[in-house]
Amino acid sequence: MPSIAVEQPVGIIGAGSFGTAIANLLAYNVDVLLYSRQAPLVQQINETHRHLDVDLSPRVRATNDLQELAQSCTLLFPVVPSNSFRKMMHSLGPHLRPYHILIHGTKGFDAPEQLFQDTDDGKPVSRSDVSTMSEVILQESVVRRVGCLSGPNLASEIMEGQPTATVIGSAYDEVISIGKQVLSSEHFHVFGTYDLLGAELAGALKNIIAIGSGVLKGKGLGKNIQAMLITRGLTEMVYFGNAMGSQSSAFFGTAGIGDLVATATSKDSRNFTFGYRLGQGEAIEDIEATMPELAEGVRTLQIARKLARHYKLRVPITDMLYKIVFENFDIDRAIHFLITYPYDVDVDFI
Ligand SMILES: NC(=O)C1=CN([C@@H]2O[C@H](COP(=O)(O)OP(=O)(O)OC[C@H]3O[C@@H](n4cnc5c(N)ncnc54)[C@H](OP(=O)(O)O)[C@@H]3O)[C@@H](O)[C@H]2O)C=CC1
Ligand SMILES: O=C(CO)COP(=O)(O)O
Repeated sequence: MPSIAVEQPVGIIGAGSFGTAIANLLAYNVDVLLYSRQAPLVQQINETHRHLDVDLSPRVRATNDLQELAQSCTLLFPVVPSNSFRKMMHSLGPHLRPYHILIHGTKGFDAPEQLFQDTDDGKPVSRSDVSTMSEVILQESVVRRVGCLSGPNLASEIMEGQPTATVIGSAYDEVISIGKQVLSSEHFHVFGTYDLLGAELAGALKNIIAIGSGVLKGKGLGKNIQAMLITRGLTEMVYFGNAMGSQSSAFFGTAGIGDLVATATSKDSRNFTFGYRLGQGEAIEDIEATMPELAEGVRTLQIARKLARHYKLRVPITDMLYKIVFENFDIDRAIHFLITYPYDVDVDFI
C-alpha cells in the first residue's frame, strides 16, 4: 500500500459538477480540500457547506490557494474541462513534486488552438498534436504517478447519492490502490486497469456518440436505431483506440460500454442534451449560447475527425456528426447515408 496518511486531505482541482460530486464521494473516507479559482465561491463553500444546490460533507473544505493545495495533499484529482486542463497544469505544475499522485477525471483531449480554427481541409493533424490529460500532466510537471477516473459517473446522480462504479486507469499499482482506498464506498465501486490510454480514449470518445444518440432522440426516433448507433459508435471507438495504441478490451469495460450507455441515454448528460437540441432543430449557436456547461464531445469531434483522416479510419458516424455540427448538414440525409452505408461486416475487430 502506498504511503498516503489517511489524516492527509485529498485535493480536487475544479469545483464544477464533477469535482463537487467527487468531493462528497471522497469525504466518506478522507478529508477533502477543494480548489476553486473563485475566491467568493471558496468563501461561500466554507461558510455554508453548500454548492450547486447540494449539501457538502463537513469534511470538505475549499481553498483558493494552489500552493496550499499542493503542500497539503499528496493525492490530487484534477477535474477541469479539457480546454482548460493545460492552462490549469501551467499554474499547478510549479507547486508539484515527484511524490505527488494525480488522477484526473477529465473526458476530452488537449490540442493546439490552431486545430480548432482550421477548416476541415486545413493542416492535417497527427497523434503528436493531440494529448490525453495524463500526457499533459507528464508534459507540464515532474509528477510521474498519473491515472484517470472513467466510467458511468453522471455527476447529478452521484450527488443524489445513487450508486455506480468507475475505473481507475494507471500503469502504477499504487495509483490504482490508493484511488480505490480513498474513493470506494457502498455507493461507489472502483475497478482498476493498467490500460490508462484505453480508459482515457473511451471516456473522451463516448461523448461523440452521446451527441449522436441525442440527435436521434431529438428527431423522435426509437430504441432500435439508438441501439444501432451505440453499437456502431462503439465500433468506431475501438477503431480509434486500436489506431492510437490502446486495447479493444478497454471499450468493453466500465469506461467504454459502461459510460457509453449512461451518457448516450441520459437527459442528465450534457452531450446527449446538446445532440437532442440539435435533433429538435435548434441552431448550434443558440444551443451553445444557452448551455452554461460545456459538452466536451463537440471539441472531441473536431479532434477525432482530424485523427480519423490521419489514421485513415472508416468512421462514418463521426464523419456525419462532424458535418451536422460544423457544416450544417441535414440530419435526415446523414441518417440515410448511415443506413445505406456500403459496409456489411458486423464485427471486424478482436
Ligand atoms: N459532470 C459530469 O457528470 C461529469 C464530468 N466529467 C468530466 O469532468 C470534466 C469537468 O466537468 P464538469 O465538472 O461537469 O464541468 P463544469 O463546467 O461543471 O466545471 C468545470 C470546473 O473547472 C473549473 N476550471 C476551469 N478552468 C480551470 C482552471 N484553469 N483552473 C482551475 N479550475 C478551472 C471551473 O472553474 P470556474 O467556475 O472558476 O470557471 C469549473 O468549476 C469534463 O471533462 C467532463 O467531461 C466526467 C464525469 C462526469
Ligand atoms: O461523462 C459523463 C458521465 O459519465 C458526463 O457526461 P456529460 O459531460 O455528457 O454530462
